[in-house]
Amino acid sequence: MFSAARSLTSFACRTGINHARVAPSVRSLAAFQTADKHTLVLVRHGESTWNLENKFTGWVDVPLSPKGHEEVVEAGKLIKEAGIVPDCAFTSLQQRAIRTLWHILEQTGLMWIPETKAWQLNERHYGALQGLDKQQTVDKHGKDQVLVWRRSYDIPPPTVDPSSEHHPSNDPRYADQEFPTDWTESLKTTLERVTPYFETNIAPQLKDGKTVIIAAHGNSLRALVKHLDNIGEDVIAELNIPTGTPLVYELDDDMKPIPQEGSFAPLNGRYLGDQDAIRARIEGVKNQTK
Ligand SMILES: O=C(O)[C@@H](CO)OP(=O)(O)O
Repeated sequence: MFSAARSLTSFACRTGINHARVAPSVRSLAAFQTADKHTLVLVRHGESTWNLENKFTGWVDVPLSPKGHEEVVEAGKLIKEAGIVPDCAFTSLQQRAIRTLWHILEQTGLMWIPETKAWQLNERHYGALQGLDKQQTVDKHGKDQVLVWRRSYDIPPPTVDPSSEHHPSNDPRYADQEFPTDWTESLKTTLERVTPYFETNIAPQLKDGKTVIIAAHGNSLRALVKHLDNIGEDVIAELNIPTGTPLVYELDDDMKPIPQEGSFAPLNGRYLGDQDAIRARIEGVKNQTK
């Protein structure tokens, strides 16, 4: 199997200033009242060029579309308006998530905070489907089969050929990892790399009083919220995460979400922004394979 050695550790995060522990004179009363809460902001990247073209993306490193850039600039403004000040940031090795994080940090005036990039936060690898048109794949294999590949919990898409440019062993950014020749990922196997990464590298920062932002992907975040909100396998199949929309969690000391007003069941986090527009974005993700 593969090793987890590639992740840059969260050492950098530990060197960041802890906003939760700054002098009382600069802290608001509200901050004191919520001192036992740990704030975690999740953001799926903005619309990518392949979201726009409706292609299976996975680990293909496509950029944000013009609309995607706009979405995440707006996400940064929303985070700033909400008064949320991340102390450290995590993202994947994929430019659509990295660029999303950078836009948000720029908008919030926090480009200086420590950021950690880890392949474990990458999108779910889509196996042999990467690069294919989603609607053409429905036309060829049927809607039900494609839905199984997209949203079933533990049935992965067909494996990618080891000689393909889409196999991670042919991508220099994964040079110090080992991946099986028959590589593909289901949501289950994605969760099996996202969750240990969260527990080992991110949860300690939260427990240390840091506010953390994670800019990642539709399925790596579905895996993470399944874990945080303890969502069942059948329910997670129905859950879609919109692009470029901050999802704010307040966690207790055991990293269990504290229910918030305005959260979208089955999530206990709340999305920032126009709630109707967010619903429309969620429907848009769902309807990529009608
Ligand atoms: O193509 C992908 O990698 C993902 C996210 O865009 O798509 P889906 O919504 O089908 O999981």
